[in-house]
Amino acid sequence: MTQDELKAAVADAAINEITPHLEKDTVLGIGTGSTANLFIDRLGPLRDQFKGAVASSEASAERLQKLGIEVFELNQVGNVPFYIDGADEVNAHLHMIKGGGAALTREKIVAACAKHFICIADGSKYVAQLGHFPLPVEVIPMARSYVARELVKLGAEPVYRQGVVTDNGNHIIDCFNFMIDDPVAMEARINSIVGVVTNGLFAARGADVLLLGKADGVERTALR
Ligand SMILES: O=C(CO)[C@H](O)[C@H](O)COP(=O)(O)O
Repeated sequence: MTQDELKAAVADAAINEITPHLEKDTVLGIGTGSTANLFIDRLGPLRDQFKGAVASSEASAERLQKLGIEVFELNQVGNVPFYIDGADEVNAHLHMIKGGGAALTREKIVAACAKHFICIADGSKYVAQLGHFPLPVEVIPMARSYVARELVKLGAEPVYRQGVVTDNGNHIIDCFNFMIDDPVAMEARINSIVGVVTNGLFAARGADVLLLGKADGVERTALR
């Protein structure tokens, strides 16, 4: 199976996971990226079975609206029962690196408001140790050089993601060659640097369910 076919399989599996729980007042939290897009596309035909969605990016909001799904501001909604999103890396504890699509801050906010975080990923995203994928850090633009120097002190090789401005008007630094031994501690440590908005480690609040696309089918892991 191709990577795209594996992504489609986990998008299907996520639809099967949430469909029994959809009610007229359900608002879903929706992530960002190519796997999340496949999930959004499958939600379109179900739009009459739930109320709408909160999106973690302008791109996802636009895609949802094009399918006739109402998009709400998170502040209007409060909590969401499910947040469904992809990942750049995920480990056995369902800690993740996210933010390859630069949407990490809004993703983390919507995830924080979700009762269940369902991670959908093709098998290539599963790793024993996080850090093969460069860890994204969203920074206030004027703090970019300072934050980069602090990241060097932590052992990272920071690279400014040229030309990328997040939906929040900020910049992204990617940390290369930065293997992470303790994702919970490192998430908090990087977030303590002045000028950091957040970083792409989703460890303090990892996923609750992982749907991992493999050649022999979708493997489901549930921690909670
Ligand atoms: O965190 C993300 C965007 O900020 C995505 O979830 C992550 O990059 C995975 O993307 P894809 O599904 O395209 O592989």
